[in-house]
Amino acid sequence: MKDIITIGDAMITFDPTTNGPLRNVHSFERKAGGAEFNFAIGCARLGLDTGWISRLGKDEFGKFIRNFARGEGIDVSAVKLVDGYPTSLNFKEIREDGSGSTFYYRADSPTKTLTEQTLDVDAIRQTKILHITGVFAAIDPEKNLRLLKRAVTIAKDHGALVSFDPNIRLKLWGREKARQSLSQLLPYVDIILTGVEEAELLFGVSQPDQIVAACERYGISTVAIKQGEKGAFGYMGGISMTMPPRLPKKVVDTVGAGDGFDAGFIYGVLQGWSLDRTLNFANTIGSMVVSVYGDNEGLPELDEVHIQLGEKEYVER
Ligand SMILES: O=C(O)C(=O)C[C@H](O)[C@H](O)COP(=O)(O)O
Repeated sequence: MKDIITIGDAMITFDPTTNGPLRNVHSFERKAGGAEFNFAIGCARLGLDTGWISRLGKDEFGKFIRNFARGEGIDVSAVKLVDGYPTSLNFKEIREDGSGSTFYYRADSPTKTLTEQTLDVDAIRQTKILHITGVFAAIDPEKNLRLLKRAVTIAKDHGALVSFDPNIRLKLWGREKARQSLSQLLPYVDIILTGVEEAELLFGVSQPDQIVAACERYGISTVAIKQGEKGAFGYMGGISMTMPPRLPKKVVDTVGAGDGFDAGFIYGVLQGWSLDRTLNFANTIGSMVVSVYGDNEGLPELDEVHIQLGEKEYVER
């Protein structure tokens, strides 16, 4: 039995070596990224037994990403390399304040070959939590919505919880399409990990208590609202609270903080922690991610989070 399984595309991410508009950037570092992939790395580094279902191109970039995931300890037995679809790409632009913009080259993602029929269902039958996000839904809305519905149905039939990050990427689809599609997944969701704007798009409300009420109408019992530098709001077991942020030492690249938060929150849920401990742990991971360049390089191992929280001593030499 795995702790967590996630389904999604991964991309070669080209990180600029200088900040500012991409038209003036001349060199890039080749890395790997993708919302569900980053999340899986975050979970694996915390020590969770993590699986990832995906398709990558049968090319050098696909092999690199699969090896990377395997090296992180992620179970890649449901990651297949396919002919005819080059591995997806993503170029990042980073502004002076650490915020960024993303330019996708993934219209023909290898995950187009992952269908309801070819879905690796055995993996989903043996997990405590299935984690899905709106990025994968957006890549191929009709097909992937059907696939995700099948995945969540199997997960629930086998007693797993479903966690969901709407991760709405407006460069991939429009607001109305996103709302219509993702709303169909909400009745299957147990844990939602969302930003305020995403919740507003899905539910038409923006105050935490209104969002919780909207979620409860769908049967979603655990809610985390990521509020960036304002911290996070959480609702679990009938208790709600806002957890102030853990301030990062410095902010160099904000991309990936949400994926890191998700991994930390799910870790807390799996440990049976209280809401305040879970939120504080997840916030801490978010703050560690933004202090390091790259989408997943800053994702910490478990000991590093405990050191950051002052729960463990750091021995320099
Ligand atoms: O897969 C995609 O389309 C992505 O956008 C990959 C992004 O690197 C992460 O999903 C970062 O998302 P945050 O953690 O919210 O900053």
